[in-house]
Amino acid sequence: MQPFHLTQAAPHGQMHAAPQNAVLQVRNLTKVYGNARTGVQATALKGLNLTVERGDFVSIMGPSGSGKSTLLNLLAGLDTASSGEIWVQGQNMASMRQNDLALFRRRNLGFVFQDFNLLDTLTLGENIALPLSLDGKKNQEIRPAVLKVMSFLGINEYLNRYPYEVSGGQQQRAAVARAVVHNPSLLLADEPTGNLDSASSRALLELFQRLNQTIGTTILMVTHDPLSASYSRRVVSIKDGQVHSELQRSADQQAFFQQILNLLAQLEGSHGVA
Ligand SMILES: Nc1ncnc2c1ncn2[C@@H]1O[C@H](COP(=O)(O)OP(=O)(O)OP(=O)(O)O)[C@@H](O)[C@H]1O
Repeated sequence: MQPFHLTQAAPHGQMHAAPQNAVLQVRNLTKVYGNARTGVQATALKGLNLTVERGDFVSIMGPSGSGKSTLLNLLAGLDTASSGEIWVQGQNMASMRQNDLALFRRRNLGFVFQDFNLLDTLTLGENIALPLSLDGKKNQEIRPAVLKVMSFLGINEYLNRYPYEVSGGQQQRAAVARAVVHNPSLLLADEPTGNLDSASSRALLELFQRLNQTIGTTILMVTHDPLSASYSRRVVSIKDGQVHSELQRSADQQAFFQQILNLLAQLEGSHGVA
């Protein structure tokens, strides 16, 4: 299976020294939230370092309040870091101009959220076409790309349905289709199974695995759920705003699941995993 993209997004601007295979490098990332009225500060990330290689499928886990959402928000550009660096495809995000950054993110990142975030006034096909339309692609290029990704994800029969006319699992598949239709360098997923029943969750995670193994999509997923994490190749646990430990999947999924449970039990020692 070939990637869905029409043309591979070329990195903009200058290339810098980052490992050849690193899609994402997070260096010494710190985020301090401040409340101007009360003067209270909360340090959510404390010099976090993380590298994600091309073709990896990484789960980020950790206790409630450990900084997972903060990390994802910074990667997605929804918030800015207090200090530290985020490099995507060898580009330092902090050194890019606002307009270039928005374009770079749109081309290089794909997002899947817990609550799907589809536009209700657009059909599934139109939702999935959005990243390509925004990028100025022509209709005759967009349609085959949309159909290809929808068929890969098993939702092509819902092309002309609106989000409220399909199930939650089908909506989430459409959200995944929209996130990968432009063949992003990195797919970011925030609790993607959080609103799905267990059968739809399994189906979605199997899709993630298939995207990762067949097309080589690099995935970074935040999850509380050890079973979801057992579908990935690597688990990185975060505690108190820093990387606590890592597990690499070497054996079968069941054994990995058990390793993840053990890791969470260890983490729970002081905080309790949400
Ligand atoms: N806007 C904010 N203002 C102040 N403090 C915040 C803000 N957002 C998060 N925090 C604090 O930063 C820390 C990390 O929060 P974050 O939401 O990143 O954790 P999390 O690991 O995603 O938690 P959960 O699993 O419960 O979603 C917490 O102590 C939290 O209270």
